[in-house]
Amino acid sequence: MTNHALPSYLNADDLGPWGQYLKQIDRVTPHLGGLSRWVETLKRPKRILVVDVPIERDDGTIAHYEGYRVQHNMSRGPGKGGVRFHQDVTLSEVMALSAWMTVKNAAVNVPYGGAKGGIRVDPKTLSKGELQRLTRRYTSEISLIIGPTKDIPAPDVNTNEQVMAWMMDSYAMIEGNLSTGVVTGKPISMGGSLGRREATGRGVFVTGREAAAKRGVAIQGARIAIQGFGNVGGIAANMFADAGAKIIAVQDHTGTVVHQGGLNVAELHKHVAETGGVAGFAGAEATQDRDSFWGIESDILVPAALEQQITAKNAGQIRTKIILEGANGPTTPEADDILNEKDILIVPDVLCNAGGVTVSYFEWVQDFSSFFWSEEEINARLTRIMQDAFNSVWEVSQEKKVSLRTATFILACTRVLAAREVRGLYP
Ligand SMILES: NC(=O)C1=CN([C@@H]2O[C@H](COP(=O)(O)OP(=O)(O)OC[C@H]3O[C@@H](n4cnc5c(N)ncnc54)[C@H](O)[C@@H]3O)[C@@H](O)[C@H]2O)C=CC1
Ligand SMILES: O=C(O)CCC(=O)C(=O)O
Repeated sequence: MTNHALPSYLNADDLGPWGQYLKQIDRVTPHLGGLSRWVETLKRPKRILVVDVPIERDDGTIAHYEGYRVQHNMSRGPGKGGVRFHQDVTLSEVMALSAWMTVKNAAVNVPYGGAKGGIRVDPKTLSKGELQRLTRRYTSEISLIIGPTKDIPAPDVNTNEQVMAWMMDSYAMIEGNLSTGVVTGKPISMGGSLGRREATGRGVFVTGREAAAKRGVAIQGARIAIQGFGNVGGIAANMFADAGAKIIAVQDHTGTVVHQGGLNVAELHKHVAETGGVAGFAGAEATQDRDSFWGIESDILVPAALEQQITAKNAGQIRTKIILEGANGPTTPEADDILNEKDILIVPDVLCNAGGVTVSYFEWVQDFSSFFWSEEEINARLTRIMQDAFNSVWEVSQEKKVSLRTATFILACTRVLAAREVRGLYP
């Protein structure tokens, strides 16, 4: 008998991003055949760790931050997923992000379960020393459950190679030996992989190219609007611009800049590095307010910032042919319905942004074998995996007459639950 009760730590009236994920699971369940008897497994995380992270601030005061590591599912392998430092991080969000990792890792068939972590903090309010103390204390608190064969963190919003190096070093101090494979997204000088920094944006570009071919959209000259100009959005912008597309609009947390002839992406990167955001970029011909960004006509729209950006409120305004979800969870299920109704092709997050974790997998394999690959080899393998995953999802979507999101969930959840079934339940 299926038990639909929610875990007691959840507030049923305000499920946030976790509620968004649960609706996605409801949509895939009818397609899971006999494996649907296991579907409750996907509706509750395997393990949740909530930690207090105290640090001494530079002025001598003690500050406390709330941190999380959620291991959603480990049926197919150790947990894998990034760590986010952001002032709006919540448990519901980290649970959803960890569950999307389960689906994503299975979609591209890397041998991992899904996990994610975060700290509710605005890192821009911390000095470099404070950030290092916060990262090290957090690593120590979650060291109970992470490890190279248990759960392997990586970068996400507002974390980077430096943060990964501190995490690796803290874990090495605790364990008394250096296991570079405990985190991925590390500096190249310390067990990192060539191509990891660019991998998520490259995956967005590769799946975007496949989707464009299906829809008859030429990349050369295509008008592209991007929300988020960080690791994912910024690199995707470079790759589309290099392929001849025009980046006509970019929005980040500071503002929105527009140029119908195409923004100069290299100059925009320079401006962001100097000022912290796109606002005030001299190369823009216009600016837009936050909400009207969604109404800008484009051929391809790339949400690459945060979740729940495209909602029932703004989905009706969107005028594009293809949406590439660089961000995790940018589209609510209600917005999904509106966009599908408008025949906009959505390449879902759990497929579109899987390039990052794919090269994280390469990094982990390289760390274990202490044998490092060339960048050409990495990019070629990444491209092949992303193209194959896109084409498998496309076939399922055609065969079952479902969206690419539901098709990706069908492929991935079938893999996860088949592993669960064959492993069995008893210790
Ligand atoms: N870094 C990675 O390898 C991966 C990241 N992702 C997802 O991609 C998204 C972006 O991550 P990263 O690029 O790594 O983060 P990042 O920290 O490098 O950049 C985030 C970008 O989003 C913008 N942003 C933040 N709040 C915003 C708002 N309210 N409105 C508009 N823009 C806003 C920031 O200004 C910045 O440009 C997240 O959803 C993340 O989970 C997914 C897969 C892998
Ligand atoms: O590289 C990784 O391990 C995970 C990246 C991540 O957090 C994501 O895909 O959302």
